[in-house]
Amino acid sequence: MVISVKELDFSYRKKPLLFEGLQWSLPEGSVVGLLGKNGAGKSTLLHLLAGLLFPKSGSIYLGRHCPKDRSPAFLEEIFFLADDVAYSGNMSIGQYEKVMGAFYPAFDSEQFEKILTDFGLEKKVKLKELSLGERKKVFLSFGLSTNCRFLLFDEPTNGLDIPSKSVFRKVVAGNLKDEQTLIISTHLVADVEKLIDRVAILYDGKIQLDADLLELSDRLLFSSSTNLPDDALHAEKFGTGYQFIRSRKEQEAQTPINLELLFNAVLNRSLSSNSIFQTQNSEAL
Ligand SMILES: Nc1ncnc2c1ncn2[C@@H]1O[C@H](COP(=O)(O)OP(=O)(O)OP(=O)(O)O)[C@@H](O)[C@H]1O
Repeated sequence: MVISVKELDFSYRKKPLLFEGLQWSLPEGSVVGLLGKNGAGKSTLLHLLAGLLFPKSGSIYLGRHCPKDRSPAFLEEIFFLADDVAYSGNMSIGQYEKVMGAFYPAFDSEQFEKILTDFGLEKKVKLKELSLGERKKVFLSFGLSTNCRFLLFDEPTNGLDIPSKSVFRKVVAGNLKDEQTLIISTHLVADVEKLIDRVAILYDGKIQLDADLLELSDRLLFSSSTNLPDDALHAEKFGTGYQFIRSRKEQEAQTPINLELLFNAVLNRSLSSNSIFQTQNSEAL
């Protein structure tokens, strides 16, 4: 596993524990949607992975790096896109690239120019003269062009208009290499669902569900009906009927994953990694 978090405890000063015994591991090359309610701790977890906050106890590894050491070798391999992209300096996009690109050995200037063009931006413009959404596009383009092994994007679509969100999906999908691992934290499920191959749901201080989407569609069936099925693992009123999740039988066709329903099921404690995959393990025994 390229990212491994074990028994992580964390709290802000004079506050109760936000994470308690949090476990999480990710295979190399994952594109993960990190979902959670407001205040669940998504940003905090990304800051811990980036080494910008330190665990109270437990361990975090990204590859062979312990983020809190902030070693130069680690900093060359990680790019963190913060939710807040305020900028008060006087640099143009091109000047910013010259100064900051030097910190990333695999930075690709042509790639940067191409992604900026996809977003309709030019290098000569000053960063402080851009709107919040435009600045987000610049830092997103820069982040993708660093070609870092680890990319952490905190709410990357915040502030983007509807057409830009589809450019966002296109440029992210078109610029990732197989060995790069990307974590996108969001509470806007629709913005990432076509992009991710894995989902992690953070709730109540822990990653309650972490799964590959292919494995999930293998295990679970998402559907709707007028009556509530007896074997539903989770169901919600939907129009005059219900939408629900139940275990998928082997002979049944797979259905698209309804991430919003899955999210609600996890928050409702109807589903978790344990409940979905333990059954599989006990069947295999
Ligand atoms: N610097 C800080 N000092 C103290 N408490 C903080 C600090 N930053 C965040 N918190 C608290 O920690 C909790 C988690 O915050 P965090 O920003 O990580 O959540 P989030 O899941 O990213 O939320 P959102 O979806 O609203 O961005 C919240 O209760 C927040 O008030």
